[in-house]
Amino acid sequence: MPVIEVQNLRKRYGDTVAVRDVSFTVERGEIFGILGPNGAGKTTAVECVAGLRVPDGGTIDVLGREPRDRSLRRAVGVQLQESQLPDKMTVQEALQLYASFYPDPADWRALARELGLADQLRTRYAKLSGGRKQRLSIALALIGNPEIAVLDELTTGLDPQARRDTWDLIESVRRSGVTIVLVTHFMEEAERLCDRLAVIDHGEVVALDTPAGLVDAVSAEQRIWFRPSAPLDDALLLAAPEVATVVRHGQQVEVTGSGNLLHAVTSVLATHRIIANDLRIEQPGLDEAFVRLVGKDG
Ligand SMILES: Nc1ncnc2c1ncn2[C@@H]1O[C@H](COP(=O)(O)OP(=O)(O)OP(=O)(O)O)[C@@H](O)[C@H]1O
Repeated sequence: MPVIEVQNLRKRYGDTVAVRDVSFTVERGEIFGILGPNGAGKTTAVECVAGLRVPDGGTIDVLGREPRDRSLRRAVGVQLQESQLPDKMTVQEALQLYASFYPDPADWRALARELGLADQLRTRYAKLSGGRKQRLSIALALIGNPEIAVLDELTTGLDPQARRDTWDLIESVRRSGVTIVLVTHFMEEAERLCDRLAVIDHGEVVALDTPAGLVDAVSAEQRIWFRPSAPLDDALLLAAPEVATVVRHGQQVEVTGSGNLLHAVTSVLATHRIIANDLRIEQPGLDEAFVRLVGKDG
């Protein structure tokens, strides 16, 4: 039973169509990723889901209700891009203020401990590191004990260690039963955290699958590089049904194809007593899948 169902969502700002046609469902307890290049419409789509913007078309159902239903204010916690708090507000004041918005908030002291903010309670917002600011904004998204947390560009601007710490944190939030919608443009983050992903480009969903499924869908084409130990006629390689193209880069040969391409190429070489020096195989990852799905400008 999905907790979020979005169908044919449409949203424009004046002449700009931010979301053209977006549909997806999010199942309870999963981490659902929304991935896409800048300006693809990700933030607009999740703001509609969070009830912060009114769509121009399509339907959104969150826990069986319309996103702007007041009863969802507590059920959906939102951490939006660049959430800014007053510079002078301390961590404790922010947590207490946000807790006061909810009838039955989480214990803010416990939340601060879980998020590694316990020793920063008196620190003013302006003095927090980027990583601590992110932790605080996640804490504020979770303070109402939500069933669903919407996290937008959670780790943008963080150093690699702070990013990894944040990922661990998100996994522990998920283990506590919260469903997470995560907007990101980091491939590694999507691959590591998300159960399923919608790839959005120009306001439309161009793919929706598990990270591994997305990679499989585009990895039919493989690529092998090597330097032959003796002259090699391209036609010998092209005769193998697995081989699609052969391109020369100086002494390097680049072969693309599908199926058991490596076996096909090494068989041809063995037959002609040629050794493949510096053999490399390129396996497309999510990065490559993303580029192919959204085009080179992604
Ligand atoms: N408040 C607004 N008024 C006018 N245009 C907007 C507004 N917010 C977003 N847009 C435009 O709508 C399109 C989609 O923006 P959106 O922020 O939803 O994309 P995004 O995928 O979240 O991008 P990013 O990764 O850069 O945050 C962009 O062309 C953007 O310039």
